[in-house]
Amino acid sequence: MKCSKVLTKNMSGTTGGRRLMPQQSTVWARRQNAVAVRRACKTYGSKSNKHVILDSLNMTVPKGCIYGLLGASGCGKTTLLSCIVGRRRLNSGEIWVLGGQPGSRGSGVPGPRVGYMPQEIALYGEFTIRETLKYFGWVAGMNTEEIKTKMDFLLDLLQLPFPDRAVKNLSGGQQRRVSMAATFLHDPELLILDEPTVGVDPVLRQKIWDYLVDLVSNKTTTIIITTHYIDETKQATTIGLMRGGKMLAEESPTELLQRYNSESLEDAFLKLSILQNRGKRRRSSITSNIIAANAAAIPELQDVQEFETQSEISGEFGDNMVANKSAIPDTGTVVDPVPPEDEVEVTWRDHLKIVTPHHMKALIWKNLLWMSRNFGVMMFTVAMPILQTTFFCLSIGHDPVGLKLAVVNNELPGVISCPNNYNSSDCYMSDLSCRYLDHLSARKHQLVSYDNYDEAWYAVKKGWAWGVVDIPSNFSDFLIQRIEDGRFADDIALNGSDIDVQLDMSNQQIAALLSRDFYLALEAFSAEMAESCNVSANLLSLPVKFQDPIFGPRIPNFTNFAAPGVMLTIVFFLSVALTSGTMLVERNEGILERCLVSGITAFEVLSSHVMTQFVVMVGQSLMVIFFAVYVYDVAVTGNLVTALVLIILSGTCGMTFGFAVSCFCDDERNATYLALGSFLPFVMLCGIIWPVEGMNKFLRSVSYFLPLTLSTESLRSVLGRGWGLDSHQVYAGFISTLAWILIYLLASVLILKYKKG
Ligand SMILES: Nc1ncnc2c1ncn2[C@@H]1O[C@H](COP(=O)(O)OP(=O)(O)OP(=O)(O)O)[C@@H](O)[C@H]1O
Repeated sequence: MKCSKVLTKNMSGTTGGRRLMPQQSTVWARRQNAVAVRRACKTYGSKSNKHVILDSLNMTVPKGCIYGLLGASGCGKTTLLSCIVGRRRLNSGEIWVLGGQPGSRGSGVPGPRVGYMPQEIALYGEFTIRETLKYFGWVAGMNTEEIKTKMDFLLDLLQLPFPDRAVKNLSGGQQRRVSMAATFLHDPELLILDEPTVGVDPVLRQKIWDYLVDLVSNKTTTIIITTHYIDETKQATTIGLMRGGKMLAEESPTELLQRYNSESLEDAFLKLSILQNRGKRRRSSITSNIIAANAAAIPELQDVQEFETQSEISGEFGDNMVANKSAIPDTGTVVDPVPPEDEVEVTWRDHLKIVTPHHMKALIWKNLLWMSRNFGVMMFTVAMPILQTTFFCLSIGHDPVGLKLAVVNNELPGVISCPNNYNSSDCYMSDLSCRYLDHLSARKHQLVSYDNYDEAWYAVKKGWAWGVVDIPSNFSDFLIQRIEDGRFADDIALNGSDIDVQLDMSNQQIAALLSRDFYLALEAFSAEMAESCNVSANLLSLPVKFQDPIFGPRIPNFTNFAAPGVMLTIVFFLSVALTSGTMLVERNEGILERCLVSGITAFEVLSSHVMTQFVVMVGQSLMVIFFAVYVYDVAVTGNLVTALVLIILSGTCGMTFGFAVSCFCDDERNATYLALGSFLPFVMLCGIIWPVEGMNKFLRSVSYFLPLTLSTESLRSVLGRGWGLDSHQVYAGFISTLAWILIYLLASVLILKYKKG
């Protein structure tokens, strides 16, 4: 289904290449109204499956009136209101609010000139009534004293309970009234109330309506109200009847009843609906039919027919309504003209002003209060970095110990260690197999004796041991012969002095560790023999000498390799979880929308979260580094402050990533999928658990463009090599992290600003 084809003018004033210039008088008329909607078209869904919600809808809300917007559930009232407050964008058509188009400097939206009460409660459940009103008052620029005075009045008017009660402990109706109080608090020029009286008892409902009537009596306030209680709109100045994406009628309640010869508003609505169902798409035609049907009975309706015909010709139903002015009782009050939009002066100071101090004060106070009220979140915040660092340091990277080796000692059957009276400093020339085995078991492996090779092999095959160690029967003799004969040693001596090792290589880490330990045991055995027999150690060692390492310990461990990346990942993803969670609570409960309508900018919301969560994240970074370095002995050769700054930057990057995720995703489930879904790719592709040098060539190039790759390398260089900011490996990590922070922040602001339905 498509929006009805009408000659529409887009924002630039062109129609299919033809430029239409709206008449000066028409534009002027629109600006004099509190709200004017012209040929509004709004669809949801994809191109192939369009769901038309607003279908060339016109609406005119004159200043100083109560406009009751009526229509069946799902007819698009909320959609229309959110387009009016600038939270959704029309597919085509125009909206003018308080003299300008929503979002432009000349309009009242977003800003304190508008008070918006959304259909959802849109309040922080953890806050008390007092705190809630204080927050919305500060957002609107009121001082605490003004808030207190107005709060006392509203508590009484709306019959709210003790103001120190938490919002979440109030009934649904009470919560709705707190939401209403927050909207009334700063006396906005335009009040937009989406079903404010749901769940409110009839006596209080009447009291609220009396207050609304009182508010508009001086003509400075305009109210748009949607309700399902048609009866209560009798007190509205104008009623707009919406159906099928169109405005069927916009009249005063008494005129509606008279004009459509009805006893109740329901009846009038029913008649209009029946006619609309017959396929009469133009409002004027519908009305003409009603009039024709009733003309005989009600002669006055002839005038209406005339009026409708005029509307048809002009196509500007709303503006004619104002010209007609029949719907608005003339109280004699002169309405101040709103300055035309293009006359609003924008100075260079306006461009520089990126945050408003009272907005920031309210937002930061609210964030801190929210965090202090959410004990679970605080515990999560404090405990998670400690737990995760502990789990990592205690479980990852340490050498496996107690690995079983099936030993077949043919030289000394059944012997896997030297006897107690064996003195390793004596120059023995026999029973050397036990000497080597002692060095092997010193590497914390468990040697198990087997009688023959077949049994030992079977044990490995069954997974009872990691490898077979097969020592030939005359091992010592042949070994001595091999050393003494040197290059003249024959094959019998050479083969007879070889210890055969057959490993289960299915586990790369264990196989590599055992291979290393066989070599280290041999090195230690040779050195000991050389020393005890007073020969040069070089004679018995390989002609490749590993001197003291330039960086790192002689025997590096995986913990030290992985720790930098893991520390960054912990802080990064905890920040992602915290920020995306907080932002989604705000978004999903409509609180963010409400704040944005009240004039708070997306940038201010994000900045306030950056400021408050930054404090938490610095604490987390300190804890991670303290536990890793001081409790679990992760090796540090470089400057800890440089390391800390890099970890904090990564946390900030995680925060901004969290913002982007929460802005991009519409619900918590998608955000969780995205955040969790990005965790493993980051860990795998950013060189955290394996060097990027071993990666697929293409992925390796991709990896350098990910937020944790260069920072991990950088932190590794700081901690493991002691390099400083003058090294390009180190500063590259800082630059890349800063760049990602900017990218995510920009993406979040843009999504928040432009992602409207
Ligand atoms: N984001 C969205 N995506 C797709 N469809 C939507 C979206 N928001 C609303 N709709 C649909 O648009 C239609 C109008 O919804 P809307 O909330 O504006 O109605 P309403 O008149 O305010 O209803 P109610 O009186 O029950 O609040 C409904 O069919 C709804 O399902």
